[in-house]
Amino acid sequence: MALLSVSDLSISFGGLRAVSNLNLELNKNDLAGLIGPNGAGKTTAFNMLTGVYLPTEGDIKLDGKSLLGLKPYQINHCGVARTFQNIRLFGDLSVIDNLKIAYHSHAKYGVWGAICRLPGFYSGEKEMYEKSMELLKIFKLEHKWEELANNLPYGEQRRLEIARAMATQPRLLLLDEPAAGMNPQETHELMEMIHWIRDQFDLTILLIEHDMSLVMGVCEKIYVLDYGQIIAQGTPEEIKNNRRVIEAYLGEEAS
Ligand SMILES: Nc1ncnc2c1ncn2[C@@H]1O[C@H](COP(=O)(O)OP(=O)(O)OP(=O)(O)O)[C@@H](O)[C@H]1O
Repeated sequence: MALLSVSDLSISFGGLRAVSNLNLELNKNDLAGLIGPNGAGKTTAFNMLTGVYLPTEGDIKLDGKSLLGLKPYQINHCGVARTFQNIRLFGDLSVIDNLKIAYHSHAKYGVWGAICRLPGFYSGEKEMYEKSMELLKIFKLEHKWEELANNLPYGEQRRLEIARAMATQPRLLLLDEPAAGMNPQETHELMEMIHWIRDQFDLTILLIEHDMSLVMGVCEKIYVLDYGQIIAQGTPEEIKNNRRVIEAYLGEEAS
């Protein structure tokens, strides 16, 4: 069974059909891309997958269970985490606190455990600290653990956002333009990290990206959206050579 199964998903804003009959299937451990021109409906699709928007039609199933009508935090608890096109960190908190907040949302001790400082609170906090530091190491941010998130350079803020999404222990990770604003060196390092976390954490990843070197370098399967509709899907090689994709998005120089 597919991990994520999206069938005939559509949404309209007034007269605009932003996403129309989107069908998409991801198996466990897939590393897939969602690409297309500006305004094609990519972020809107992510917003439906994460419960920010309620689709007008269609269904979204994770492991066979419909996510329709669930709130974003409930979808996160089902194992779906995301990052945003415009970075949304807690800028006035330290790097490590940004991660601990994400771990807290899954903490085993409750409010009373924290207030009364029950034994589970201390072991839980220690575990969160250790897991946060492990993630920071993976994303090459461990030396910045005390720094305010706002003070990090842009590329590091993007990596921290992915680390924070990982702290909610997802099965499906949605990355919205993870390389935006990064230089080629940072983009290359990010590509390696994405591959590594997919393998290491047994993840399924769907990413939106305009940087074709990243998409073609890291994704094994690509979906192309144009005016809200899937116009092609396939391997990077198939997508690069697809006439419709070249005309709508990639341009002649990509072929
Ligand atoms: N809340 C909303 N209300 C009205 N229109 C919206 C809303 N959200 C998105 N849209 C419209 O839906 C269309 C798809 O937008 P979306 O942001 O999903 O595109 P995108 O493919 O992610 O573009 P980009 O690559 O520029 O991020 C656009 O025409 C956008 O203006």
